[in-house]
Amino acid sequence: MDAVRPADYARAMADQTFSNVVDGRLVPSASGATYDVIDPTTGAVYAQAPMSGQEDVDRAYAAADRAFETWGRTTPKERATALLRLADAIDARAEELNAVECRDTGKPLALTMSEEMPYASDHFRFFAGACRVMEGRAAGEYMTDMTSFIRREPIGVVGQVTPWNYPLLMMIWKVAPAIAAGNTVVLKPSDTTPASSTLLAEIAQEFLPPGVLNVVCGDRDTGRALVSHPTPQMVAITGSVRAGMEVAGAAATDLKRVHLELGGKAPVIVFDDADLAGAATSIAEAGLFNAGQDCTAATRVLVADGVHDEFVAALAEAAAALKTGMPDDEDTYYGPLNNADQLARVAGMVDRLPDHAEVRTGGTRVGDAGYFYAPTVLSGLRQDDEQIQTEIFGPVMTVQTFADEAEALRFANGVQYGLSSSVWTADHARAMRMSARLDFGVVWINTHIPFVSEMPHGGFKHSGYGKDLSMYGLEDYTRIKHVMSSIG
Ligand SMILES: NCCCC=O
Repeated sequence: MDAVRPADYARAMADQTFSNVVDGRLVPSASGATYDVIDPTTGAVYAQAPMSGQEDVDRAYAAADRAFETWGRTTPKERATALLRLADAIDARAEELNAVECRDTGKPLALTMSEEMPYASDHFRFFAGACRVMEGRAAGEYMTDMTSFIRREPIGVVGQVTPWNYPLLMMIWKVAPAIAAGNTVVLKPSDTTPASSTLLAEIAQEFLPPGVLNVVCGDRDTGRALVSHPTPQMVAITGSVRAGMEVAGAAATDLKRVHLELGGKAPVIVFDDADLAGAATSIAEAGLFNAGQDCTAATRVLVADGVHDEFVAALAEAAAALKTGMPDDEDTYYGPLNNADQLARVAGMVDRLPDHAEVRTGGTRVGDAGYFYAPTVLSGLRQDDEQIQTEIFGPVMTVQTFADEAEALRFANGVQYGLSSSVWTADHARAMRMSARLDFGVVWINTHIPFVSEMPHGGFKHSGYGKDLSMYGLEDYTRIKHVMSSIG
């Protein structure tokens, strides 16, 4: 089969240097310091990014603060117009954005183009429309001779930190509602994946006034400077539970609003009346998409004990059929893990498998260059095992058994996370019973992993609080003010 190698991907293969985007300009870090960006398909350095320090963060927040003076007073129509034009530019440059994203992450070009890129412009279009129809409760006379009404206002300057698993989409999940609501933003992308974030910010400058969207690259210290800075009224992060707790702790010292989308450990509950063959295929795809580096990945399968053996065999077969490989190979379903530490983490989880558990397929690194790991299915694990309790964030699915609905719920809910879940059954009433009792912010029925702009994404428990996407996500970036007027 011929390899797919669009011209944009070839161009993105060249060594390059990324820039911060501050106050409408592409700039290096104030100190001139840079760091190496690694190609996860080879482990070799392929680019340089600015290593931003306190001065860069100060400058970015100063720009955002200035910009808020005018952006915060624009009409929804004006903001919508800018975001719709940005969405059109994203569509026009989708091949380029896709190539840059795949170069930076090792994602497969074809699948990323079909499964991720369409959402990039759609999210902006959704929030462009949504900001024009935000709601408050009714205005009225709640006291004689007084009229009360609600103003929904932007919060101000917002600091945002985004992860490496979906660098472009997670940036858009954060910046689109924030900017649509009239806020201004300083965002730090993950240090391992700055490419698409800096490119999107660069593209956006044509449509947004200077300072509305600023991006500063850097490491954890840059992130700490960003979230502990006195200027932002709100900080939002998609990342690990550890990072979320650190951000919440830093924000608590001056009572910033916090928005956290953190880890997950999605239970995937398969009852004996489900379409087992279809479920095995769909669950393998939802568990291995993006190398399982997805906080909603179908990673923790719970299957009715009567159909366990049949289902595990089908799942292992379906998983083994999904190939890991290079971005431009048409057979590739998922690429490498993001970095060497993540490869070590995933491999460690499998290497430490307890004696009562079993590797049904995979369990090995693939090749000796880059960070590729085989599609892996583990069975025989118990509820308190590390592999069940801790997010793996790799191409690894575990399978446990359950006796009845009550035990399925106890296992499903018996983790620190509460982001997403799914139920696979032909029994509608059972699916409804399970949906009501699953302690997760998303419940899918006979599917797993799709998302849409109109519906909220966000978790409970240690998966964080606040919603991305949807009108709820937009409202999270607003504040409510009561105005009361004497009319007597
Ligand atoms: N499926 C989208 C998940 C976002 C965070 O990982």
